[in-house]
Amino acid sequence: MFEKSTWIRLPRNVVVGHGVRSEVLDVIDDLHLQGRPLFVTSPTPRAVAADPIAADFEAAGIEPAMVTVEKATFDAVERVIDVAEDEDVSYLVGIGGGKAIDIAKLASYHLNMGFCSVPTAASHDGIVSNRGSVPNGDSRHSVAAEPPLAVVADTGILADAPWELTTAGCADIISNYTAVMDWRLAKRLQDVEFSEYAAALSEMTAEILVGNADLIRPGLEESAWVVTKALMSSGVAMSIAGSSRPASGAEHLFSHQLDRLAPGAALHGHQVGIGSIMTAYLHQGEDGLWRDIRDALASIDAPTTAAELGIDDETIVEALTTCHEIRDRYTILGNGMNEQAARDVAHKTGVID
Ligand SMILES: NC(=O)c1ccc[n+]([C@@H]2O[C@H](COP(=O)([O-])OP(=O)(O)OC[C@H]3O[C@@H](n4cnc5c(N)ncnc54)[C@H](O)[C@@H]3O)[C@@H](O)[C@H]2O)c1
Ligand SMILES: O=P(O)(O)OC[C@@H](O)CO
Ligand SMILES: [Zn+2]
Repeated sequence: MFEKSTWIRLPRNVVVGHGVRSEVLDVIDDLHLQGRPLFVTSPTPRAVAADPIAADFEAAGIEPAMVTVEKATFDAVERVIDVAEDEDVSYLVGIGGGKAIDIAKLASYHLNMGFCSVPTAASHDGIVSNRGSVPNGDSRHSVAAEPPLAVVADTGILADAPWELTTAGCADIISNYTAVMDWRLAKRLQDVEFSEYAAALSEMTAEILVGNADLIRPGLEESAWVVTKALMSSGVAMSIAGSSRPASGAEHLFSHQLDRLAPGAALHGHQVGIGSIMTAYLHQGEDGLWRDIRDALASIDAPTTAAELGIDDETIVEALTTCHEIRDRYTILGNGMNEQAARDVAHKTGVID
């Protein structure tokens, strides 16, 4: 008897374009969300987006509660939950980069409240996903979280954000190539749950982004449009899969370990991009896709070396040799690399000297 079933939770409204920041209230109305919202933001996104959106709400007679978070921690999630309970809010709006959105998503999941996503940077593919990522003891990876009911992505705001945030988003998408290689490998060797649709969508998203690389230039608002669509598509792949597998393999393990060894040194997307160069080499060797990944990253100004990342060579080697331990996810790293093998792959791909 066929007993399989699945839930795929996707946003109902996706609004992308110039100036759509002023449409957040319309989107909330369209969703029939009522009562007082809680805005979860961080300092710069508060100034560029959360305060002006709050002013629109106030003009309509709704006074949003507001929490400004500095770091993605479980303490921050707890604080948001406390404020939501104290201020008697009905739904949450995450306004900012990946960290503010993740905190809002995780708090909404706990509170069992609706959540909307208002990205201020095209820096990560968590804008739409049903995942939230906060460090937890020795582990560091995403967990199930509330997917957004709606996404409002103002390309004017995204294009005005520092350029490296956009190149980080591109690198998070380019890393889908190796994430899917790892997923297919895990399917073959460990019979893990696998979705052809999610894998194909994830790979196609990376293909389209790389194919449009010449539209991705600083100061060009169309870049924000191209990258944001790719970030959403990648998030949908995660929601279809019900896990981050289509967008997170060994390159993400490497990045999560860098977050622990060199906190705050580089952006998530830039770290996973470098990881992807090396894990593509591990999958396919000298003549494989690693050069294409490196060249695609270079073409959109994303780092391709440890020096460009601002992380020293020894930390790169340490992250490579230890990152398989931080999550129970089968990848090309298997039971881990020894130091010489890690040094070799980092050196042969030009990541370290
Ligand atoms: N949940 C998921 O599926 C998922 C997917 C990918 C990444 N992530 C997580 O997202 C995080 C990475 O996201 P990130 O790179 O956006 O980090 P981040 O949220 O720390 O943002 C980086 C910096 O950009 C600033 N910023 C944001 N918008 C700005 C703007 N318009 N102008 C100026 N500065 C602005 C932020 O304040 C912050 O200082 C990581 O924690 C990663 O694990 C989650
Ligand atoms: O599950 P993780 O490894 O946190 O990955 C989520 C996201 O960063 C994928 O781009
Ligand atoms: Zn990522």
